[in-house]
Amino acid sequence: MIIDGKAFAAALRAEVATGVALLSRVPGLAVVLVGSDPASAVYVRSKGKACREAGMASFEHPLPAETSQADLVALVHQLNADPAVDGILVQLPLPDHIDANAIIAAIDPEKDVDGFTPENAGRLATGLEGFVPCTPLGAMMMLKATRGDLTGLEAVVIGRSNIVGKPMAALLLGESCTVTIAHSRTRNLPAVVRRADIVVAAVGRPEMVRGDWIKPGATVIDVGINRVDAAASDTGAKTKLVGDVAFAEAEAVAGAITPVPGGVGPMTIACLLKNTLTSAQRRER
Ligand SMILES: NC(=O)C1=CN([C@@H]2O[C@H](COP(=O)(O)OP(=O)(O)OC[C@H]3O[C@@H](n4cnc5c(N)ncnc54)[C@H](OP(=O)(O)O)[C@@H]3O)[C@@H](O)[C@H]2O)C=CC1
Ligand SMILES: Nc1nc(=O)c2c([nH]1)NC[C@@H]1CN(c3ccc(C(=O)N[C@@H](CCC(=O)O)C(=O)O)cc3)C=[N+]21
Repeated sequence: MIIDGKAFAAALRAEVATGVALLSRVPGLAVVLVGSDPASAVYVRSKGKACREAGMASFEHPLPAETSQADLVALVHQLNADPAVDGILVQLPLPDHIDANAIIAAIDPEKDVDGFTPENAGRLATGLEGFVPCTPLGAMMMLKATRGDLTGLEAVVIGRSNIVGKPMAALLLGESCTVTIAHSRTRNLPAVVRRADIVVAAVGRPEMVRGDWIKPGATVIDVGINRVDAAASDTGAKTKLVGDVAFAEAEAVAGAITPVPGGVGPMTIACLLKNTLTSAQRRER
């Protein structure tokens, strides 16, 4: 079974649009992009479009790659104070001369719709309400819709980043899974993955997870977005997107699997809108 992330995302976006229509004002999402990475620019544009379609305002702040850390912090402070802004997203990665942790820490936790601030990460880790990072949140929604109660299942998360792996593991633990976090120093990764009822791959290595690593019937969530040379593809495009999982091999063994594209990515954007709506709703009263 292929998990249709586009369909899940469309349903969530419709739900968000309904919530937006009930508010007394238009919610706003500010997106800050430093530098001109073409892939990031595409992603920022699709977020802007999704915002407008949900009835939200999108404030885009494209800044030159040479922007200083102090200027970026000043912009974040300005957005923190702006009553029209309910959500602030600073697109990562940032250029090397900027300390991403310093920028993230400057974001008001109540506008941190990415869920990246230490306040929101701590809230997730301790089971308090807060903003949950969009990619793990969307992945968890699809997992629950596919498998129902996750209690007692063996979950293996490959990757330990603050934006995907760690929050994903925290959410799975919250659903009473037995959670293993694997990373580049993990020994015998295929054997670790073979134990899993749920595999979440968030590595950034094209098609690293092979079909024979997957336990028959397991649910596979492929977070990876890798742009690879498409010389061998039949579409005529120069590059194509592949995940961290060898899809055709894994699909033959898995009970359910998310495709790339059309899996976790669209749900990430829908969850960003959902978090922005939640922020606006909290601000309403
Ligand atoms: N669909 C979506 O919405 C999103 C997709 N992504 C995609 O997800 C992927 C992961 O993103 P992100 O978490 O930011 O990436 P990071 O580069 O921050 O983290 C990658 C993780 O993978 C681990 N890793 C690297 N190589 C191996 C290996 N050979 N075996 C096992 N583990 C390994 C690293 O281990 P170590 O810590 O030891 O270095 C690290 O923990 C990327 O492809 C990214 O593009 C990201 C965000 C959103
Ligand atoms: N502060 C911050 N927050 C993020 O959430 C964040 C970030 N920085 N930096 C980059 C990563 C990556 N990311 C994606 C989201 C959606 C798709 C997505 O919608 N992908 C489509 C395909 C898009 C295409 O064709 O290029 C899909 O998978 O179907 C991809 C990648 C969010 N990220």
